[in-house]
Amino acid sequence: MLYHIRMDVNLPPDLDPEVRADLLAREKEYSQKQQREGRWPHLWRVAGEYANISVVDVADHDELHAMLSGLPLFAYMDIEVTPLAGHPNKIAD
Ligand SMILES: O=C(O)CC1=CCC(=O)O1
Repeated sequence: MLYHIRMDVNLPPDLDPEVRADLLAREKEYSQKQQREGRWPHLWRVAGEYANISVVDVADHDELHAMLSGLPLFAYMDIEVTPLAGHPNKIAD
């Protein structure tokens, strides 16, 4: 199943720099593993914002929740999920 996801990152400005650097390094490692394994085919920065637009490809809502809640930045993000269904007018790939 495909999901369109928007993640807005809200790191506290006074967060300890070492904690911040560790979080960001672990976020990168985690998301790149998901990408390499085919679950995260699109990851885009929203221009001018500390936010991303993603498309993820997972089996179901439970796998989606496990994937999102495993993000090291999960506690610091507002996440909006839109499930995607096939469009009848889409031409075949
Ligand atoms: O958009 C961000 O910086 C947060 C994030 C989610 C996955 C990732 O690699 O970074």
